[in-house]
Parts: sequence; C-alpha cells; structure tokens
Amino acid sequence: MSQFRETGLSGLWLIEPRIHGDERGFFYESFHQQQFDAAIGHHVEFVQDNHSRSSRGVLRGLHYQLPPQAQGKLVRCVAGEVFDVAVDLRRGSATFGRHFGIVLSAANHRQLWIPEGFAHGFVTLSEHAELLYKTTAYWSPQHERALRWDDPQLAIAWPLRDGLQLSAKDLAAPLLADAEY
Ligand SMILES: Cc1cn([C@H]2C[C@H](O)[C@@H](COP(=O)(O)OP(=O)(O)O[C@H]3O[C@@H](C)C(=O)[C@@H](O)[C@H]3O)O2)c(=O)[nH]c1=O
Repeated sequence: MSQFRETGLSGLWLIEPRIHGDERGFFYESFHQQQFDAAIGHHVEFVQDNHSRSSRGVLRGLHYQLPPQAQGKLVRCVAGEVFDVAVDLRRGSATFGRHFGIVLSAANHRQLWIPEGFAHGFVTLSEHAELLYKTTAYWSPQHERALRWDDPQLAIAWPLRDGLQLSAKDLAAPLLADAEY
C-alpha cells in the first residue's frame, strides 16, 4: 500500500508507492482508486491521462486552469528525473502563494497529488525525462493560465536555472501579482 505524506500545504500529498522488486524487475500499483480516495479524504475522478517527454533544462510551467475547468493532477516521472513544483493559488488559503517542490524520478517512484487550485510546473534534471499525469478535468485552452516560473514573490529554488528552455507562452507568463486565479 502506498504511503501518503503531508507536504505542509493542505490537500497536496506526496505519495510513495510500495515497490515490489524481484529478479525480474519491479511491480507496483501506480493508482488505486479506493486507497487514493480514502487517503485524501474524498472521491476524485480522473478524465484525462497525459504523457510528456522533455530534455535537460526544459522547464514547463507554471500552469493551471481556471474554474470550472480547474484540474487536479496526479503526477509521476517514469523516465529520468525532474524537480516538480506546486504553487498554492487557492483564494483564502492560509498558504496562498507558497509552494512545495520535490524531485520526482523513475528511480524514486514518487507521485504528487496536486489538487485543484494549484499551479504546477517542473524542470528536467536528467538528459531526458518523461512525466505521466492524470487530470480531473479536460484540457481547456480558454481556461488555461500560466504564471512566471521565476516570480520573485514565489521564490522557487529551482535546482537548475541556467540554459533553461521554455515555451513562448511560459516566457510571456505574468507574475502572480498580475495573474488571474
Ligand atoms: C496541456 C495539453 C496540451 N495539448 C497540446 C497543446 C500544444 O499543441 C501541445 C503542448 O502544449 P503545452 O505547451 O501547453 O504543454 P506543456 O507545457 O507540457 O503543458 C503542461 O505543463 C504541465 C506543467 C502541466 O501541469 C500540464 O497541465 C500542462 O499545462 O499539446 C493537448 O493537446 N492537450 C493538453 O491537455
């Protein structure tokens, strides 16, 4: 059974699955609806699965969707290594504007449950990395928003800052002070 660990931001969970290794390799349950719902305290329905591949220095984020298309995301890295970040954008939250960052890798099998109301992003630390994530709402370009990865107000300690590669959209993203959320 997976361990669900608190992150200091309510509703945001770090999940450490139980890995069954043997001479053939490993096996683990990457998602178990009943255990997941019980651990986070309510039922969650996922509607979309995403897979992205990035090279070293690629930074994607920080991304979120506005209600009613806000997305919860269950994120894991299945090849390579990324530094993954979730930023609390929930109005009225005691931890609004604060973030949690952690290395997710194919080797550590960690997952991050990022509920609705958070922005999400990551930087690729290995030569290549592949991320899989489930979302609770479909992609909706009209509701999609981005936040500046290097907003001083967020003060995210990205472990890689030089030679980053970002999309044009992410380069043009607003600071939190100017963002709609
Ligand atoms: C997000 C998304 C993109 N696309 C398309 C649009 C575009 O042509 C191409 C690449 O899109 P993007 O540049 O937005 O991809 P990317 O920068 O990887 O966007 C993702 O970043 C991470 C951090 C997240 O948290 C995700 O929710 C998502 O926002 O894929 C879809 O078809 N479905 C989707 O759900």
